[in-house]
Amino acid sequence: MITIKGLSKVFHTKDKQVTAVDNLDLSIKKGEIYGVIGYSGAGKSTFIRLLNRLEDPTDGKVTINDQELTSLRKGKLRVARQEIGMIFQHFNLLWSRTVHDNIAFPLEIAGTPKAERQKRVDELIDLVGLSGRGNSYPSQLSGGQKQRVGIARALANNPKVLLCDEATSALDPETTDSILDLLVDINEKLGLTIVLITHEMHVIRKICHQVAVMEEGKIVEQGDVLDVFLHPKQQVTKKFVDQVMGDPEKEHSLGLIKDNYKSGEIVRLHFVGDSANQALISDLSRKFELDVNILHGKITQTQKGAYGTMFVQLEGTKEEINRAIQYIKETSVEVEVNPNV
Ligand SMILES: Nc1ncnc2c1ncn2[C@@H]1O[C@H](COP(=O)(O)OP(=O)(O)OP(=O)(O)O)[C@@H](O)[C@H]1O
Repeated sequence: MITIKGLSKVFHTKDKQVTAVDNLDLSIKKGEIYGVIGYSGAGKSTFIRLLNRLEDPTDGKVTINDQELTSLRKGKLRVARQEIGMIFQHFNLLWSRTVHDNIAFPLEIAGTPKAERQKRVDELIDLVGLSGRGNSYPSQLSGGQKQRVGIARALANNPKVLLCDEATSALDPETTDSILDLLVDINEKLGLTIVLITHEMHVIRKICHQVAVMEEGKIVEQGDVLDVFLHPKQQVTKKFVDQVMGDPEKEHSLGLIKDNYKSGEIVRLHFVGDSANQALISDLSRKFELDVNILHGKITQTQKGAYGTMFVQLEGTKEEINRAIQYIKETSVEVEVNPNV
């Protein structure tokens, strides 16, 4: 769906040059929600602006739906851009136009006849949950509602791809979640491919299928969100994963576990996105002559299922504990006996 090859952008300023995007190769499948995460200055904004040529690359190719965007001239580029919607951190709405007229704007530019425009705008207002607010002005809306207008406007011409530039960074956590839910909803309803950039791992965890981690213009790690959560390789990725999970090994209280729970066996369980195993703890206490005590842990939900770590104490005879550990090993939950905490 989207193929990016050798994509680079070098900015020349008076006294230096900055390589904001450095030789990126990436491929994004149709219908995927693809997140790019990185700290400030990593090159995320430049990257996403290169995808619809708001920025022209210094080198490399971007192909969307078999069309090489990077080779198109003005007229054809304008048509191709109708296939790519974009939403922004600060919404970029027209303040003198109503909600209705903001959403109608790209349809006017595309030359859509008035009656059709009217119908499409009404559909979009419903889709984004703004029924009854068509005549309001942006200044009369909350941040979340403004972003809903931004989303409706971006969808007006039925794009195949939606680019989201830090779309929830200006919103409070609750509103962020409602906008993320809306993005998942339109991804599923319309089969829309979504590419988003963010500095918040929460956004990646909640809605993305794939993630790429960007640092100094390069993608330093990428893959399935669960895999990256489970086995982060780069230091920068570990820091992002810690944003949502905390780092149990570093948490002070865990040093006390071994001191406080001396009997039985302490095991660390790592849940990796298979909902079938969510009942593991009750399974263990039902199937084996054991007491299973939960000591510490955090399980969170991603688009691909539950993910997280839990420390439990198994109390019973040695044989029974060993049988239980063998049982866990046959599930997809990873188990570590007597972990170093
Ligand atoms: N128009 C420009 N002219 C010169 N340098 C630029 C320009 N745009 C971006 N840069 C530089 O390119 C690098 C990457 O910037 P970019 O905005 O893409 O990063 P980012 O990851 O989106 O960070 P932020 O979230 O802070 O915007 C930075 O060093 C930035 O100063």
